Amino acid sequence: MLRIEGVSRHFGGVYAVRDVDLAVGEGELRGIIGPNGAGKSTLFNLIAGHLRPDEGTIALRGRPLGRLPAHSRAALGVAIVFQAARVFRGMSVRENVMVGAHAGTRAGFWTAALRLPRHHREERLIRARADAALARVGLSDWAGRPAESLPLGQQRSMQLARALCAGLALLLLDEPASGLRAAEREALAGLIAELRRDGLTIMLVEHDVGMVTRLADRITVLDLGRVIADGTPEEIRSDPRVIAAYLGEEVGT
Ligand SMILES: Nc1ncnc2c1ncn2[C@@H]1O[C@H](COP(=O)(O)OP(=O)(O)OP(=O)(O)O)[C@@H](O)[C@H]1O
Repeated sequence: MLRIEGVSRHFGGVYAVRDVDLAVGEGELRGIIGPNGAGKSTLFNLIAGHLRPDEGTIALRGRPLGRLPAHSRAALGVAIVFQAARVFRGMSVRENVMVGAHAGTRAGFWTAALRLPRHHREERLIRARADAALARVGLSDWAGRPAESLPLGQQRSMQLARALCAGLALLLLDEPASGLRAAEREALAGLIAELRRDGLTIMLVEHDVGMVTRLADRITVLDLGRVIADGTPEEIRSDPRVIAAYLGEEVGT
């Protein structure tokens, strides 16, 4: 599904991502972990097209993404969810989810937001897709309510529904559990696991390492921009380099 080869990106003299190779299979849930500043967000931004690599290539289903801008990658089904955690206030939950689909249609987001005439042709179809997505994440009862009235946990579910409505093939989840209480985390983790079972390919960056360990098929560990380990959750848990990186010790032999 996704193949990253030799990708580097620096800011001034600091490499945020350095010579990263990474391959994510179709339907896989890949966890990405690493200490603060390891390069996780930069990696997501490179995949989504918000940043350009200095070196290396990123290919989706065999197609090199090259210099494609972020909105074109979103139309191909790649996007970061949660990074901005945007909730459009003054719009219903359903409308917030429909925005996801509009981003991928010809009419586009602004036509939808401004409710221009050509938008109406697509409206019914997208509304049905939004309702299906809301049902999928358990938010049907909230569809008509103002989005800002949703509790935080449900707002995160709404973000997932937006991604489902947009028909994303590769979901980049950037710290989806941040700020959530334990019960909300559990619910979100359950939902992410279900989406993976449905066949979505997911990359999950999360500081809650326990959550990543439980959900991921494989985990890639970044430290100072480099991949220091890549393996199953069991392999990662017992990897001395990972333990060292997390304890802030020298990454040694
Ligand atoms: N736009 C930028 N300009 C300058 N330096 C940047 C920029 N973005 C990231 N960096 C630097 O690149 C490195 C990696 O940052 P990045 O945000 O990707 O790490 P991260 O693993 O996502 O960290 P965190 O877990 O704290 O979110 C850091 O040293 C950071 O200061």
